[in-house]
Amino acid sequence: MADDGAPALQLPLVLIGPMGAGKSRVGGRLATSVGVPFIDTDARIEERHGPIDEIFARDGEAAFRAFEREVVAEALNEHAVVSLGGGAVLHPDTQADLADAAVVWLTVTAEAVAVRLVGGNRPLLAGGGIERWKAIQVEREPVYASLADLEIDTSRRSVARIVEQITERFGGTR
Ligand SMILES: Nc1ncnc2c1ncn2[C@@H]1O[C@H](COP(=O)(O)OP(=O)(O)O)[C@@H](O)[C@H]1O
Ligand SMILES: O=C(O)C1=C[C@@H](OP(=O)(O)O)[C@@H](O)[C@H](O)C1
Ligand SMILES: [Mg+2]
Repeated sequence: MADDGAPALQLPLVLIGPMGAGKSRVGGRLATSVGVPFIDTDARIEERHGPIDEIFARDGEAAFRAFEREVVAEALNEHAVVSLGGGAVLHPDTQADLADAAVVWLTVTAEAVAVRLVGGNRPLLAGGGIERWKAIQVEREPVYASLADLEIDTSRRSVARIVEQITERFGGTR
């Protein structure tokens, strides 16, 4: 962390990308490494509304997206590393908010992500597996691309190396 009082990273620094790209894991490691707060928007939604799969089952996806937008809007006003859920960028207001943030798009190939999704609890993939993941990824890719300041393929990169690349690009004073 910078010792002159300035944050060691441009903030908010926001991680976007498909399910399993590593947004939550990399965001946590990055925040710890530079000594700034970390917000995982899915974790915040779960604190308020319970497990994500239960929200989907009980209230439906539209309700989840409304909860998500509320949490994302708050998080983007904080000086923190913020890891979004994969679909958060679909909200037009979030797209507008991200114009002012440092945005890192984590990508991953279908081959590499398959093993990462095993045992996960992602309602959008329930019963659809990797084919469903690919279809969602193809549909959202243009949105991720339009918002990103930096793109990092995580398929064959360690979390430590990804953190290093983000810090190299967005480190320093604001
Ligand atoms: N660079 C990486 N290399 C290998 N495995 C990773 C990497 N980044 C994350 N993972 C693993 O992939 C899984 C999904 O990561 P997660 O951070 O939850 O992704 P996301 O938040 O983008 O859905 C976790 O088990 C995590 O430990
Ligand atoms: O892509 C999506 O629409 C979703 C991604 C998930 O987060 P991760 O991308 O962190 O897995 C979570 O928000 C929810 O299951 C919906
Ligand atoms: Mg996540």
